[in-house]
Amino acid sequence: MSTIGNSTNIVWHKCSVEKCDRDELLQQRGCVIWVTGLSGSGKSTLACALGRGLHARGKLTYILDGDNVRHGLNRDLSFRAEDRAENIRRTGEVAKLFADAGVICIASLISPYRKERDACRALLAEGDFIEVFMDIPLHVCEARDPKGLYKLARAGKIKGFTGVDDPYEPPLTSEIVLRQNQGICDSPNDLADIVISYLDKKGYLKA
Ligand SMILES: Nc1ncnc2c1ncn2[C@@H]1O[C@H](COP(=O)(O)OS(=O)(=O)O)[C@@H](OP(=O)(O)O)[C@H]1O
Ligand SMILES: Nc1ncnc2c1ncn2[C@@H]1O[C@H](COP(=O)(O)OP(=O)(O)O)[C@@H](O)[C@H]1O
Repeated sequence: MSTIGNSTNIVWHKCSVEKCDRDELLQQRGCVIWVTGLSGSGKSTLACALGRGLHARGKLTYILDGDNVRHGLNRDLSFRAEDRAENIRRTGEVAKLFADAGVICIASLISPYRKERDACRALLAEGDFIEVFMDIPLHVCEARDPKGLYKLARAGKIKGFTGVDDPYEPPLTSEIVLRQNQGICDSPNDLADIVISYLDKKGYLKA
């Protein structure tokens, strides 16, 4: 019997069908691709391109997009620091379940804090958490501003906007860093291909 958080007297129940069996069934290795970066850096676009690219190769993926998860599971959370931390924690736990199911789970959320991202990494087996840093400068994200949120933040109409008046801690040791070349960003499909090549090389696209 053990105590986990606020749950007392709980025992882990093991089943004879395990992750390796599901991986075998799906002919892939369940893992988490964690896409982090500023608003407007291209996280959701990359996640979709990656989902499409892997689907076309017969691989099962699922996207946990920050915006979307905040429509349901995380609808009770705001953008203050403790709620962002909880947003990251919950998304990390859900991503872990997807990976355990054998799915290639693509989590795309700003996830501005290094400590919380690293805590999500620690939930997975070595190698199974693949951090992708969208290293796109703030001024580029701000110029894109597809939702007009930077404009509102600069006008003081949104308080605590990441990169404007709220922190973003860039990763120090991401598996993959995607950045502009001479001021030009590769197309979303080209960026997705970089990630797919990584997965292929590391053996995640076969059981
Ligand atoms: N204050 C503030 N700061 C940053 N972003 C804001 C804020 N308020 C709303 N939004 C919109 O919410 C999206 C980010 O949600 P996330 O769950 O990814 O954020 S976090 O990881 O909890 O920091 C983010 O979506 P993306 O642009 O896709 O990143 C914004 O559209
Ligand atoms: N590789 C790319 N090159 C150029 N523009 C891009 C690229 N990826 C995304 N964009 C554009 O940048 C904007 C923000 O992309 P989005 O995926 O919504 O970012 P995020 O999810 O990080 O907020 C959109 O207008 C999108 O079309």
